[in-house]
Amino acid sequence: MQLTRLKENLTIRRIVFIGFMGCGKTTISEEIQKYINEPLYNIDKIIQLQEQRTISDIFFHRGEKFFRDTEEKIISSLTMNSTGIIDCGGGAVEREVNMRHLGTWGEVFWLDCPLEIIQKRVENSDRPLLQNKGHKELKDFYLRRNQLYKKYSKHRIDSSREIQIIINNIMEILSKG
Ligand SMILES: Nc1ncnc2c1ncn2[C@@H]1O[C@H](COP(=O)(O)OP(=O)(O)OP(=O)(O)O)[C@@H](O)[C@H]1O
Ligand SMILES: O=C(O)C1=C[C@@H](O)[C@@H](O)[C@H](O)C1
Ligand SMILES: [Mg+2]
Repeated sequence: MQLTRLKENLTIRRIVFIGFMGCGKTTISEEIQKYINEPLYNIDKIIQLQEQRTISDIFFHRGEKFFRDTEEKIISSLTMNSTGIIDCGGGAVEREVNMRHLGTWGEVFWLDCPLEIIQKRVENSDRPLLQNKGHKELKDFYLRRNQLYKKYSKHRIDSSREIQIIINNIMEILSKG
């Protein structure tokens, strides 16, 4: 597929990525941005910049509710912008209001990846919600989240594949509209 040619013919220019931690949202958002040349908003990065703390620190010092309130405010204000790519935190789906804003604003893509692959990808990370969870608890959490990602997305993309294959798949959808 000729990706450079697709660039000029895109019909979708408001893109939202959701999915479980480590499914590849940031990696894929950054790659897609190279092709479509729209602003990229990484909600986790915006929160960390705004609070001048890492996500782990925010969870530890201010608690999850504070994090979710901040996340909600940022999503609400970003979805007033005209076009762009929004790389959500894995938990954006926890609040229905977020998904109402995001779903009305843009095209929501769920990057779906098996837990076993995700675990390998995020082995050495400090994502707070992945700490201290036993295997069953993590699996239940993953399955519960997947129901939400499914409910709120328009497109399910298998993100266990090679990055370039995923990009081709998404670009094809973006060009068809
Ligand atoms: N398709 C892929 N194939 C192989 N490795 C990948 C792929 N996509 C992402 N990765 C790797 O997996 C790790 C997690 O990816 P990434 O940070 O993009 O996930 P994320 O969904 O943004 O996670 P979070 O929700 O925690 O922000 C990174 O080390 C990244 O390089
Ligand atoms: O899945 C989640 O709830 C989270 C995912 C990360 O992207 C961060 O937004 C934070 O660690 C919470
Ligand atoms: Mg990310």
